[in-house]
Amino acid sequence: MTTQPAQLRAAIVGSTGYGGVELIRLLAAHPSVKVTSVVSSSSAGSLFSESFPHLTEIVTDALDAVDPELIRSKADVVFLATPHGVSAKLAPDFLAAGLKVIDLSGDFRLKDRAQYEKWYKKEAAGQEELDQAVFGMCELFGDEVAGASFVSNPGCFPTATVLGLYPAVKAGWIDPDSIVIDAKTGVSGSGRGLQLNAHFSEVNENFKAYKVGQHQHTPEIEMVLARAAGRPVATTFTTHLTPMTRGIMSTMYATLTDRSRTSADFHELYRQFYEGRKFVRVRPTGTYPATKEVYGSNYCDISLFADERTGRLTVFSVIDNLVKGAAGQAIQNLNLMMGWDETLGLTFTPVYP
Ligand SMILES: NC(=O)C1=CN([C@@H]2O[C@H](COP(=O)(O)OP(=O)(O)OC[C@H]3O[C@@H](n4cnc5c(N)ncnc54)[C@H](OP(=O)(O)O)[C@@H]3O)[C@@H](O)[C@H]2O)C=CC1
Ligand SMILES: CC(=O)N[C@@H](CCC(=O)OP(=O)(O)O)C(=O)O
Repeated sequence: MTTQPAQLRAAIVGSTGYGGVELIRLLAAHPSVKVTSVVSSSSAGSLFSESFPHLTEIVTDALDAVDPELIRSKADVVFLATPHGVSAKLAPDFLAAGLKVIDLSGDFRLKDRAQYEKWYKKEAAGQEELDQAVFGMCELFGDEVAGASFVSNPGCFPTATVLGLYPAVKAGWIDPDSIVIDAKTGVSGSGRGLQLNAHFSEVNENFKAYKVGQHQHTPEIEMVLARAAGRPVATTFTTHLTPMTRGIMSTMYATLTDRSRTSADFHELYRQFYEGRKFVRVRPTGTYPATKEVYGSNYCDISLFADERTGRLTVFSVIDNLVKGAAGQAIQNLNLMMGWDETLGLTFTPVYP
């Protein structure tokens, strides 16, 4: 007789959204976690696989209602894959019920309530929960995540962008005030809900900038870069919608503080900084990553080009928004919270082509 190892029981609120469904896909392959509750605010009682036939015979449960006590009886950890503003209202009840909480929304990332309300145009979460939530940028703040019971998962653009800039800012090799971030995203970043800007004919064969000067990820990026620089940082951050389903590419420009530093110097700086961090791949000098090279995986691929002619650095950073930018990093955070190897259940390769 074989004995089954104890598994952590997980509930997913917002399980019917893109982030929730991606959590289900990834957790199905996690050796130490079992999804025991899929939760919906609008379809409780109906069979999950009726709405998601690709999960037939994989998820056989009916959807649970958003009921912290019910979920407490079925799970040890809850992922909130819920919209901004909703997570802020739900998290306190799940924390009070004694569950570990990992929130995928932006509600607990910024610690300043006024700053959140300015950028998200919603009422901020309570200060007590904001102070409790650890900002889970795994490769940078993994030590703070270890043992935490409440983690705020970073945004998709901040993950690609900050992992691409942090080592250079921290080393003082680029001027933080000169940073320009040109970011591109696939459409799944806007979620499963119907929106005009996500219609096929709006997106297909189109490429457009959006939320210029107003993107809610701007203060999150600047919050982390300020930690690297040791002082406030202001960036130019522009997002573009591209006709792909998944993927983010952040192309970033900054002025070198010493223009004699070469691409090879930067490569070595980054290689050492991310040594032992399996999910950041610093690509060989002279090669530039593509979104398809990380598609469906938890990798963030980075490459660097220092141009002695202009005295500027260009950084390229790509992720899959639904994996490293959302569900994958959330599971990486769970692994760190539990004291497990951060790669547990996440070592699948990118899907190619
Ligand atoms: N898509 C992406 O690439 C990324 C998303 N995120 C963040 O993750 C979160 C989820 O995003 P995503 O999956 O794309 O969004 P979706 O819009 O696809 O899904 C959100 C889900 O939340 C549920 N929901 C809505 N209102 C409530 C409520 N009041 N109570 C409980 N559940 C509710 C809905 O399901 P139901 O009606 O069944 O309850 C819905 O399916 C968001 O905060 C988003 O910003 C973060 C990084 C990347
Ligand atoms: C295409 C698209 O609309 N993308 C979203 C990404 C936001 C997101 O996914 O949510 P988080 O803020 O929780 O990271 C946007 O730009 O607002």
